[in-house]
Amino acid sequence: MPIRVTHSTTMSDKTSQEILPSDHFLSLPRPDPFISPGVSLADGPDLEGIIDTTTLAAHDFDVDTRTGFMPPDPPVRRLPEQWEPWEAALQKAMHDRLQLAVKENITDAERQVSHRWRLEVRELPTIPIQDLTASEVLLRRAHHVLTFIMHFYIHTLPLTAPVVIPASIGVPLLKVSRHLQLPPVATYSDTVLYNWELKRAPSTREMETESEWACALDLDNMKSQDLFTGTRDEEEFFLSSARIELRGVEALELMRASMDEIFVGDDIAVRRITSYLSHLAGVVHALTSLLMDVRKGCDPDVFYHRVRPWFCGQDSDPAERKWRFEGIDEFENDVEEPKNLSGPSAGQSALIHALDVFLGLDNCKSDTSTTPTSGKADPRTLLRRMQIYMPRHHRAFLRHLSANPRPIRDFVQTKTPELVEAYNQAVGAVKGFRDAHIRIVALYIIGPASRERTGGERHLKGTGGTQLSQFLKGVRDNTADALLQ
Ligand code: HEM
Repeated sequence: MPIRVTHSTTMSDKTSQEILPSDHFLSLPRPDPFISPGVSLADGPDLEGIIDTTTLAAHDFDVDTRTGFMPPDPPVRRLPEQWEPWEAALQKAMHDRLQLAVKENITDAERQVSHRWRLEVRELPTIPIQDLTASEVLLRRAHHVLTFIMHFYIHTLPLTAPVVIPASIGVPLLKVSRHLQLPPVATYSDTVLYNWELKRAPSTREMETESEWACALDLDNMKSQDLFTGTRDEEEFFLSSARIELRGVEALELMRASMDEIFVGDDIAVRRITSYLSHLAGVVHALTSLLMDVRKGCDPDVFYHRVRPWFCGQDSDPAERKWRFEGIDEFENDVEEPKNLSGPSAGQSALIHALDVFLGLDNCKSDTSTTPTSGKADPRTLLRRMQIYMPRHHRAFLRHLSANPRPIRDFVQTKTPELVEAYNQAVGAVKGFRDAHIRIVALYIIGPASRERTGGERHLKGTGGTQLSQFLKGVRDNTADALLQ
């Protein structure tokens, strides 16, 4: 059956101006990255020579006081009519339950269904994106839809086939990504931050209050918009991160309040910061519990065999293939071959990076002079690379936090033993989170991988292409080293 173009009556009927108020910073004029070619993401989030008014005006860095790095309103559910063929292709992939090429015992019938879907994707028109570029939220939806289609496309291809992303989706994806300053691959923002909707709509009374949707956005009132497998396991995997993001809002508030008090710096401020840091430790413990709760709805074997392979990026491609974007040579301004093509990972969560930066845990510095001489990759550099995959306002937030002229770690060391103790509680809590995370990774990846392994040892890679255990333990050990004597 061909991909049917149907008209959705939800968000697609709205213009970008109707989705966000015209004075919202995301509705402000944005730079056209195609006017300033040759700027790579690795250089930093800002495009040289162009003023990104959305970033300048975003004094809140797109960090909401109620929902943190999650948007306070549900993300756009469907693109307007013009881009409906992309939405229809994604719906069809999900509806037809396309199967992974690496699935054990995949049948010929399943291969045929994917083959036909891929043919249809190749035949899609290359739809211009110009009319999307006035709206950040539509661009986000476009990135989500196109990267989901791309991952469906690549991971249903036979392992012997080269990975050539058809121009019909690859060309618009490269353009959309360039506008958002994101790599053209699925990110944590595509799978978690901008991939949810409310299970229960807000009541009339809730809608009357200032916070509108945000008040209906509690930890259990979310479901994912789009899934690769349609399983509860995949949804719970995404939602466990979303819940951590929402619960983490209190941590962001405590960080902000502490930084305000450092500015004052008197005895009352020291007492307040002591209390905020103890409180922060409690919030991080709560995040750890939410992390461990992933076990309630996500089965490790289902995750490892059925869900995770959809996330693989070029650096964890099962057949180690290079991903080629058809049509890349035809861009008017030179567009570099994308280099950053790692799959989505909660390592791209700005919340956890913010904790590191605030506490001065040294995990996000990319000082090459401190790279170990053992030849192993420095975990700090790897963690820092993950920031390339974050929405650019969140990257700017982390940069702003790092540039704080009064770092808390320096402040604490000049004050009372109680303050040092509270700081150590907070650092200890983050180390506890990482210990728990290592246990989760052992349960969800290392265990299932060792059960399937028939041949000799091989180094396990993260979806982000990292050498798994070495990387995670390195980050955890850096955290432990930050405890003050
Ligand atoms: C079943 C659940 C999870 C699994 C299997 C898992 C797996 C992984 C893997 C494999 C990595 C290595 C980096 C890479 O992707 O290459 C990683 C890193 C990371 N993950 Fe997770 N993760 C899970 C849940 C979470 C959640 C819910 C969070 C928090 C929102 C989180 C936060 C992080 C962070 C911050 C890193 C970077 C390393 C660090 O800072 O310690 N993970 N994760």
